[in-house]
Amino acid sequence: MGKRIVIALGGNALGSNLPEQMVAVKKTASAIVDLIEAGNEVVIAHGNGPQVGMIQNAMSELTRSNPEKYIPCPLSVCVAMSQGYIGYDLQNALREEMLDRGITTGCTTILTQVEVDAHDPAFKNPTKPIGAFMTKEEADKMVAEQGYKVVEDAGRGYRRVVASPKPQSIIEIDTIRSLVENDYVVVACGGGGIPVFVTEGHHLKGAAAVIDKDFAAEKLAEQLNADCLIILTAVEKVAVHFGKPDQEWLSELTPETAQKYIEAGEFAPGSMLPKVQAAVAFAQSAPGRESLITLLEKAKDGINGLTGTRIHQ
Ligand SMILES: Nc1ncnc2c1ncn2[C@@H]1O[C@H](COP(=O)(O)OP(=O)(O)O)[C@@H](O)[C@H]1O
Ligand SMILES: NC(=O)OP(=O)(O)O
Repeated sequence: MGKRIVIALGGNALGSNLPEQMVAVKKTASAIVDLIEAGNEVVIAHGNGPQVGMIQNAMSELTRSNPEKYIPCPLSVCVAMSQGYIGYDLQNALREEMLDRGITTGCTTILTQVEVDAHDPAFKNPTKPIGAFMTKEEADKMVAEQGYKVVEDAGRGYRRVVASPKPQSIIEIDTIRSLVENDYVVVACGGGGIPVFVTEGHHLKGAAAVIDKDFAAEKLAEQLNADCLIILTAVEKVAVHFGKPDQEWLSELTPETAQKYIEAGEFAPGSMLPKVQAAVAFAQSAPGRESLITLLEKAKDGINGLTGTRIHQ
């Protein structure tokens, strides 16, 4: 029997610029449609780090070059734009791949807002890297000219960091659920969702943040009562002693063992740590639920128990 699966797509599923994305989504669609063809219900969340940084950069360049004509674009609006154009490419790639295989199921992207807490400590400690990698000189210039916070990212260069509060609730969850229950393939919570504060009355106010898509996908999987959360990234399995001579790939993890490894610092913050944390949270959220972390190309093998790291009670 098919499962209800929420997928969190990592950076390699989308590439880091527009032409790369056009190519990457074809491979991504093929891996996802394998799961749909096997009879599973699939909901797709995705990242947006490179894309939201690019949009924000372009928007602030406009304002800087012509302050009389353009006003600054809030980060929440940049997240909305990234959801729109990534969703556009993804839903079209999925539609084409499904039709090529004779699957006529509709596919749509839901512009999704996600509630965040104004008191989340993340607002005082930005940690989420966005945009392209920079040299030290480019980073220094960004800090001097725009006052952004920039960090060195694991020897790969410098990146701007922004606040990344935890997702509290998904505003459009009923609409998403209704589409899923009616067998549509849905792209939702793109870029972790557009972060919003729920204010008095019915007003939602955009927040200057980028939510981690692994945490948003976990929330989505819980709220949709999914059977499985699949986090697709650039490694086939999670490792302990990652990158060291005694590295060991893990096929199975219980939440308790994962917690021990988390406390021992086995998973890098900002990359594997949120994935393992999200996977553990979902596996613990109700009996019978399990998470899987694997390579995009191995999604089908992973769901069939042949590879990846399975996290379950
Ligand atoms: N313990 C670990 N096991 C496996 N991969 C790890 C570990 N720690 C860090 N990583 C790195 O984390 C990366 C995944 O994080 P990231 O690139 O941020 O994901 P994505 O963009 O796909 O969401 C892997 O490709 C790997 O290089
Ligand atoms: N929003 C988000 O988590 O994006 P990345 O996966 O690109 O970091």
